[in-house]
Amino acid sequence: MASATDSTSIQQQQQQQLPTIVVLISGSGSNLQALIDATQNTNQDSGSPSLKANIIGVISNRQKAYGLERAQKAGIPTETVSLKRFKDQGKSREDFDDAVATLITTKYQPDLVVLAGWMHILSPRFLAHFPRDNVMNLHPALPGQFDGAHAIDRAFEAFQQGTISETGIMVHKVIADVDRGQVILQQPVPILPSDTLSTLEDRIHLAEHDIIVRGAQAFLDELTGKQQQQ
Ligand SMILES: Nc1nc2c(c(=O)[nH]1)N[C@@H](CN(C=O)c1ccc(C(=O)N[C@@H](CCC(=O)O)C(=O)O)cc1)CN2
Ligand SMILES: NCC(=O)N[C@@H]1O[C@H](COP(=O)([O-])[O-])[C@@H](O)[C@H]1O
Repeated sequence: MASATDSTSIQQQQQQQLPTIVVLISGSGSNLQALIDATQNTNQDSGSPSLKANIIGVISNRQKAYGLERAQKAGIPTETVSLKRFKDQGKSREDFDDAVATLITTKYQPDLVVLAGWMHILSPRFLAHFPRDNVMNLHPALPGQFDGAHAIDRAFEAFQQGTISETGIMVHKVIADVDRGQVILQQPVPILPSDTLSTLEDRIHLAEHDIIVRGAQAFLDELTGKQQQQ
């Protein structure tokens, strides 16, 4: 019968064989939490999607991002790289992007980079570090609808003006053209006449916590060639 030590080493070996993810955040990290929970969700019957991967690092551009606490509680190494500090040193946004990308590719070398509320537009100098195009972003709008920041506010305003009847969310590959990369998964999210901005935000965030996990798994399967094996 396998001893506790044997089962631990088997578990460690299994963890070491899993694809790896680095997550970039700027704020609360509720989507990071969804990813963390999904990597620990071994019970297929729980209804929530599981993620067969290891989150090996979390990088924030803001020291006070609560997502850093979430990562630390999960035992995941964290880093903070402040754009303000770069600018205070007379450096450019591209220098900042270069530093973030170099940190990811030298210290972590992940299979996948996930932007989960990363609130900076990444320059081509960042993307040049990722020739495998293995960077994914979560965006709280449908393709081509409300690219960029504050998408939920803009969708709610458009609904109130009668120009849209619903909104949605997507995960997509990251290219220089903001929120215009190939869509990995997308999902409509209804807007109700009784909605306030807050109730719409809650509905969107709930849907995001599912799509970010399914999108990361789908993208990893594509990147690791798993789909071809099935
Ligand atoms: N090159 C790319 N960079 C980023 C992408 C992308 O698809 N291509 N996705 C965004 C995420 N994002 C929307 O999904 C987004 C985030 C932030 C902004 C933005 O205008 N940021 C401002 C600063 C805003 C702030 O600090 O509050 C800025 O960068 O000046 C646009 C889109 C991530 N990056
Ligand atoms: N344009 C990018 C953008 O708006 N991203 C949005 O930031 C939030 C992060 O929440 P979280 O910190 O709780 O995961 C999410 O709603 C995500 O869609």
